[in-house]
Amino acid sequence: MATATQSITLPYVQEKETGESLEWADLASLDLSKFDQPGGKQELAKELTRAIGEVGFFYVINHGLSPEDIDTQFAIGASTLSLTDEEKTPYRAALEKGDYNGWKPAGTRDLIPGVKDNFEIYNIPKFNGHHAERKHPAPVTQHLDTIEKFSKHIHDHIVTKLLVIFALALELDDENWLVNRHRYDQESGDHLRYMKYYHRTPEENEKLGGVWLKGHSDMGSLTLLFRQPVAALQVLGKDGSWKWVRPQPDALTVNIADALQFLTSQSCLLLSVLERTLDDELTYLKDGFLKSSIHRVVAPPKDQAHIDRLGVLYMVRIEDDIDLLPIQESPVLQRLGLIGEKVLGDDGKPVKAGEWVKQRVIRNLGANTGSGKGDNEEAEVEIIKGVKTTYYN
Ligand SMILES: O=C(O)CCC(=O)C(=O)O
Ligand SMILES: [Fe+2]
Repeated sequence: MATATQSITLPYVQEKETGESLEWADLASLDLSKFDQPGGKQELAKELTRAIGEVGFFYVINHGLSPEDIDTQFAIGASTLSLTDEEKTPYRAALEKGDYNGWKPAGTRDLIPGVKDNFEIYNIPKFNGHHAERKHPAPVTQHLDTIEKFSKHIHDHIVTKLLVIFALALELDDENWLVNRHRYDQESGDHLRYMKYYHRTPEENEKLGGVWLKGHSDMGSLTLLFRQPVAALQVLGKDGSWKWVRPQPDALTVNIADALQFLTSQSCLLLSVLERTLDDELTYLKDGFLKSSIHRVVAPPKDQAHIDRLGVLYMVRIEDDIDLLPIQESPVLQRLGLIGEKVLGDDGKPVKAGEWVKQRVIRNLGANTGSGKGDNEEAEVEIIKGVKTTYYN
């Protein structure tokens, strides 16, 4: 049994991939080794533009993190989450106040009446000096330097490049437009996440229709998923069908999240996502140039059904103080007619990135809203100032 003084076990042994043939999503791969070559980032921007026309998920290869770097994070995550609930309780996240850093226990939410969620999380905020006082359980404290190095590599060498590629895809004169709004030393909800889904009984899976985390969009700018051999993640395609996201051992899986959609769409998230499944190219474009991808987590295939599924993720968030309004300077958005109307809340003011994240944490991760329904039965939830978010079956 784990104890508070336990360290980590290396090498970390990853689960075996599924042998079942599933309907996998066909996703583009961006090769970051091209970034510094002449014309490389422009080429990547073209590839990204093609990729996002399909679905808001893509792979990133040659990201500069070795399999050992990533496995070390899995090992720290495994040790942290296998501490007893009693040991983790002092680090519980203040979800009810909209703070997502620290520990989210499993079972904080009803999925349907009588069946609770089965995932727990440990979130570690970015190392920008604002969170230096935060206490962590032993496996995190003992490896904090390694975690800091990992987090900073992600920001400096992966996120920064991706944000330049996005700015070029938006044809912005200033290729650092997005980088300058995602500064590491500023306040934003960027964090590294260890996440574990406990396997469920066939009876529970049947009650839930196999859905462990209902179709949703993420709150920030981008979500990075590290090596995940256990199939369970699915993405909603333009045609309204769910496809499995194939775990790639050497690639990061990246998805676009709410803030980038707010910055590149005319209509607010609710209006836009309702149209999401219409097979109409124009509607799809109006929906936003960058679409916050809709994805869900379902019970893994039979040969992986017994596994407690551990994940390592990095959530990229725009600075808290940024207004979530379409980027006026983008020629692409101008051509697509996506900058005309500003999305304002009920009070006539734009929604700020930090408020959006905070209210989504309170409403989506704190206690259930009190409608008496479980998360799997909610179709939409108002987040802030009349702006809502939608959930998908
Ligand atoms: O576990 C996964 O693969 C995805 C998790 C997810 O969608 C989330 O935490 O928002
Ligand atoms: Fe998600």
